[in-house]
Amino acid sequence: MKNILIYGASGHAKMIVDIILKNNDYNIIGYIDSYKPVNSQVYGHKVIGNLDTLPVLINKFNIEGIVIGIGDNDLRLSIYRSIQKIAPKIEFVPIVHPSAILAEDILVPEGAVLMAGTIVNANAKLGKFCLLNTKASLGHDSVMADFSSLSSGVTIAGNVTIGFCSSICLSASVSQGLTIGDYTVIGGGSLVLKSVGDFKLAYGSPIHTQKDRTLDLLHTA
Ligand SMILES: CC(=O)SCCNC(=O)CCNC(=O)[C@H](O)C(C)(C)COP(=O)(O)OP(=O)(O)OC[C@H]1O[C@@H](n2cnc3c(N)ncnc32)[C@H](O)[C@@H]1OP(=O)(O)O
Repeated sequence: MKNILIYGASGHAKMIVDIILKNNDYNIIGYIDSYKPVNSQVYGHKVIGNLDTLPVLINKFNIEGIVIGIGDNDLRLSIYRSIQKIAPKIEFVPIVHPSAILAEDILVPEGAVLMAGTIVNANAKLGKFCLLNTKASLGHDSVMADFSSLSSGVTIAGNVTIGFCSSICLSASVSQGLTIGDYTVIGGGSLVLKSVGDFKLAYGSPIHTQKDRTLDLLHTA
């Protein structure tokens, strides 16, 4: 079994630990985190370092893989870029809850995380490091670009495209054939009946408010 680290030690990381324990496919050596001090105990595992100590930890514990346990898309992207610079050979392992339902042709790319009860229908495409949170569903022929996310309870119909680093928040629904642009956030509970462009924050049922978004705005996934 490969030795792995989890970047981040928050609630999202706990869900990832739970999936790994259920699948029994990786040996979790510990967390690395920028906020929690070394030796903090989180959900049965310890924080053992941070990005600065990553090279030492990789050698010491024969680390082969890492999971970025961060729900926020922009932050997950930024952490990915940092890790790649520090450890270009490390594998970003995908994580799939055993209750996820995937059509036969679905490929789960590096860094993707599929939480409990997610559904990915026929001919859908998952981007690298995309996140499908609890009970989110992605319709047939739909595409999630790299680093995009569906929060818990989101429903995406068929033939929808979700752009790079975009986030569809809690329980929103997106109707068939639409495009959600890059770096866009669709607010929780929204019903999306028209396509939404790049760098937007849009919400309402149906969508009635659209604002421009800048990259320094943080959002949750
Ligand atoms: C396992 C997990 O925990 S997964 C994490 C799940 N969490 C999420 O998905 C995040 C859910 N939150 C949202 O979706 C929010 O709508 C966000 C983050 C996209 C937008 O939030 P903000 O930009 O911070 O909006 P803010 O809170 O400043 O609200 C501004 C106004 O817009 C309204 N508003 C904000 N979001 C929405 C929405 N989704 N629907 C309707 N109205 C909204 C607010 O009520 C507020 O109105 P007011 O000025 O009359 O009081």
